[in-house]
Amino acid sequence: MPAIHFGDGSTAKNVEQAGQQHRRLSSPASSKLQRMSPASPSVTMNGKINGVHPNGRQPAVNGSGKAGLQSRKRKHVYMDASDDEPADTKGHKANGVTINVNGRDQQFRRNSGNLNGTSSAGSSKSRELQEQRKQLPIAQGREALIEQIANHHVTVLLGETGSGKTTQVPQYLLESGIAGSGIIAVTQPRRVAATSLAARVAAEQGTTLGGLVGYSVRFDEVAGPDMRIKYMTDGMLVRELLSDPLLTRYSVVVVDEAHERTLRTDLLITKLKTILKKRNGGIFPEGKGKGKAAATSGNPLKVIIMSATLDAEKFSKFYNNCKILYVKGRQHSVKIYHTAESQVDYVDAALRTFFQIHVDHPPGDVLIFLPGQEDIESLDKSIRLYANRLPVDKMAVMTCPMFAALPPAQQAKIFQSTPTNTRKCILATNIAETSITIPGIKYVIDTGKHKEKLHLAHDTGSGFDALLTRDITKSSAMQRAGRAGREDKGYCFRLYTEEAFEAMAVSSEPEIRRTSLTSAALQLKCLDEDIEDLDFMDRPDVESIMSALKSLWFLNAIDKSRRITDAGRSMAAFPLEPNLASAVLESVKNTCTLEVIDIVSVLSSTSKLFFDISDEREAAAEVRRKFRHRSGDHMTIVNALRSYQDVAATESKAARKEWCRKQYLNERTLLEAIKIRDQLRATCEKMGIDWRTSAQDDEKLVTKSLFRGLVLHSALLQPDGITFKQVYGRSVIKIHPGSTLADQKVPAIIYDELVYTNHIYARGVSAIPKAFLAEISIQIKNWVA
Ligand SMILES: Nc1ncnc2c1ncn2[C@@H]1O[C@H](COP(=O)(O)OP(=O)(O)OP(=O)(O)O)[C@@H](O)[C@H]1O
Repeated sequence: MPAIHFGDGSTAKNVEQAGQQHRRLSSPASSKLQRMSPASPSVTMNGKINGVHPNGRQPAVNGSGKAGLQSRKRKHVYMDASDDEPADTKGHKANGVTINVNGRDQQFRRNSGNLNGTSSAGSSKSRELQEQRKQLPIAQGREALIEQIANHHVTVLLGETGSGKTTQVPQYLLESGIAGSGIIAVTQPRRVAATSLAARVAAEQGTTLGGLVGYSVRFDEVAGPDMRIKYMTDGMLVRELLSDPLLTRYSVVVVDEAHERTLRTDLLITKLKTILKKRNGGIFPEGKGKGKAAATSGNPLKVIIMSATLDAEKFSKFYNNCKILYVKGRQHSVKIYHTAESQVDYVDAALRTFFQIHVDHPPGDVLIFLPGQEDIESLDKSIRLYANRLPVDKMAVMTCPMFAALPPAQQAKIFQSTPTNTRKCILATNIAETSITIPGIKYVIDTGKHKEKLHLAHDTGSGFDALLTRDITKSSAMQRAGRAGREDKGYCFRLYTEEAFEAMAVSSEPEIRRTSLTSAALQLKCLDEDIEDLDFMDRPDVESIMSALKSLWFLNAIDKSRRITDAGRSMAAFPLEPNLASAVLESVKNTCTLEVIDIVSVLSSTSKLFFDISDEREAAAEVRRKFRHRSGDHMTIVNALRSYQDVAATESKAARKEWCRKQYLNERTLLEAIKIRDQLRATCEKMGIDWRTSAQDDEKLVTKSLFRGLVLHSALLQPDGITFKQVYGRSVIKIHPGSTLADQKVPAIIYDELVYTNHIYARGVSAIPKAFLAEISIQIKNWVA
């Protein structure tokens, strides 16, 4: 197993274990793991190893008076705020961290006051947490930060990873009284960040989770009447707009990790601008309001936009040139290494780098970033295989996969403490990239890849979202490195060259410009807003907007004048994509809600129900024959789910697991689907819908209901008897070989999704009578673009 070389191949003197005897290890493949050459890191300043700011810019810190981010390319320095200072802050020593406020340097005093606020700092654990809070770089600027936020409606806060933004700012707001009696919402793009941060901040406040501090994510909420700080996904806050369009419960909204520019973040920052104008009595933007005071002006709102890797000026401009605060410094340094050569096989490179760390480096857990579940599972297998063959005197290895499809309880395992004499290795997608602190992580291995959702609109006519493996951005690379060095010094090994890093895009294109807008357009319609008229930071394409409106029209969610219909409002009430919500509503008419909710729950889960391993496709098909339904994959899902429930009713957990394995069924999906189903049934009950109606043996009722939602995903058999032509769209498609209808000749189909391999395949397919299609042809004619 050849070693991976980092940097210029110089000796290990650059790393902590200089001089340490490096060992060789026999691998199962009888190749050798050689000493890693953690060579000269990419950029060195005063012995501190640093990256380049993802914007290629750096906050002004030297009192030059230059406003905000400087446009010329300079090194951005991770500084250990407690000791060395980077070159460009020399001679500018502050009694604490220097924070630049729109180019005007401001010296922040080290806070001498009480950081405890409302917490009960009695126990030693609590005292320890308070001590940790005081050591964070941001603590040194607490008073000035509070002053700035108190005096402005909107603040953009840029601070390095680990400086303390996400955990501390909400507490400062609470402790200083800025938040008044309202709730402080802190949005996160990902649920794992929202839940883990809430737990940490509750501990820092000395309260139990759900008391003063709570969280809200899709299908899960821990909140009580005393809650004042609420960590939540951006999607949940967007959803709250439907019932409370001015977000009156909240006195402060903190939009964290705004650089990710998820669709929901963009919707939120756009809506917040309108809300500010209404709630702040027309005094937003400062001094320019016409005094159109809103009835709610007694309940003003503050907005804080935060990130470590943000184009702060762009956000400031969007909010009428609001203030930008820069928090400088991080508590612990991170040394960054790039490979000397580019790596063709990033999974293999990650494997070798992991063992180089394991063999040569001091204790400390490892976090490996990979693009997706498949790579994670394959690397997990290899690491465990090799780890089992380590000499007995070596530390054991414990692997911990981490991706969105894992149930929350399994994701939470990454936060559990590592057993003694063991090195934990977390294999994660970018869900672990921002915001979170995973205790024990000392080393990060970054493959430089991620999966990105793209809306492929033109190739297929109707368009669909595809997940593609792509290079990450500089911003992501910085965030990944920032997961190390949170409790102590850290190291980041990038499996790409420094040139490759330099060539990366600064940040990814906002999601609003690359994904389907149907769901967003519907939510906006519910708020009486038109997606085409909104003042977005980056406007979506006209074609994407038209495609979204067209979809809503076909779902009967909007009328000819593009106004929302009653059906559209009902669709928005479900935590589902509009097409699936539409199928549920149709099932009410067709009296088969029980089955349709089962199907929709499985389709809304984060991973697939049926394993599709190409080598074992035939064996899987054979075993699954018993679930097979003549109408296709959707009713097959119902059969599989019901069989699982029969087994679950009588068998032990282990037996259930084994049963799923033998049927090639993903138990994770089943468990998640059952949770989603409970939520959907509860939503039905709230809306007065009887979800117990069943199709019995009349599966046509089910396909008819699904057709209503999948109307744009319908296709007609071609004369060749094999291919299908999209009814709405231009593509010619085939049924996926994994489908129960793969070898069937049916006149027309509906499908869940399209996948590209050597052909365009429809996956999740059911047969429909041709007669269903007559209905849409009239609708197509009536669509006025
Ligand atoms: N769960 C935790 N366990 C241990 N330490 C923690 C935990 N959460 C936060 N910390 C400590 O608090 C520091 C600041 O965390 P915080 O999330 O507030 O930083 P941040 O500036 O928001 O970083 P990022 O930009 O990466 O989100 C961490 O570097 C770590 O030292």
